[in-house]
Amino acid sequence: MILELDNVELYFKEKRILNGIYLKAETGKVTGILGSNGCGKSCIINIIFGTLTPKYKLVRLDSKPILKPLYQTNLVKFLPQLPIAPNSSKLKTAFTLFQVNWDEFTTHFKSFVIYKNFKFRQLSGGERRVIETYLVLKSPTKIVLLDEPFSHVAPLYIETIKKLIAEEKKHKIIIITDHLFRDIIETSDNLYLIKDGHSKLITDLKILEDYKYISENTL
Ligand SMILES: Nc1ncnc2c1ncn2[C@@H]1O[C@H](COP(=O)(O)OP(=O)(O)OP(=O)(O)O)[C@@H](O)[C@H]1O
Repeated sequence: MILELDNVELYFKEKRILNGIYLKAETGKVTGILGSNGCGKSCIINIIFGTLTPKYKLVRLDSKPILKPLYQTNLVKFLPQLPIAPNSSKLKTAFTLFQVNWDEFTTHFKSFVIYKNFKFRQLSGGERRVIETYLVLKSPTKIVLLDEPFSHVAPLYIETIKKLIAEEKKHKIIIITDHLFRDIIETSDNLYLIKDGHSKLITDLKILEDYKYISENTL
């Protein structure tokens, strides 16, 4: 499956945030989005999901325009920046809702085994992020949107999540953004930089320096 986002024009009042966005993501590949604070990465993901309506946009699946919001289909799962599970809900309930297996989860994250009967409010911010990322990533769906999955997450858990992403991408479209750019570069098959409202396909990592996303010799 191929997902394309094209012809995006997004304004908030008079302020133009995005114009001239083209992004292509496909099954079997991870598509990474990089860019500075406020450049519009979360807006792009919300536009794809359908929870943000810009002035113009075109979403295509396998070349066919999709007119209804993707969240109204059963094709997509989205990890936003904010927590997705209510504080009072039980982890067990969330695993059931997302059709994800708890025992398999604890084989990847062994220290979480004690949390089986916990509620989300009993977890740390990072633990919660790990679980919510896992739920979205592993849920049976064709498209996964991950907005800053690594935020508040410890390095070893990030490594595990990256391995899981590499596994899941075999049968999913995965679109990911995060400020941990080295992890995004390593994880992604295709990379876009968002700058001045435009998307730029990164064919050479040097472009990230040329466009002043990172300073020279950072990589
Ligand atoms: N509801 C809103 N009303 C007005 N402006 C908004 C709204 N949502 C986002 N913006 C503006 O749109 C721009 C892009 O926001 P967005 O959240 O997509 O940035 P981002 O690239 O994800 O940033 P960060 O990396 O800091 O999370 C920002 O300048 C932000 O202030």
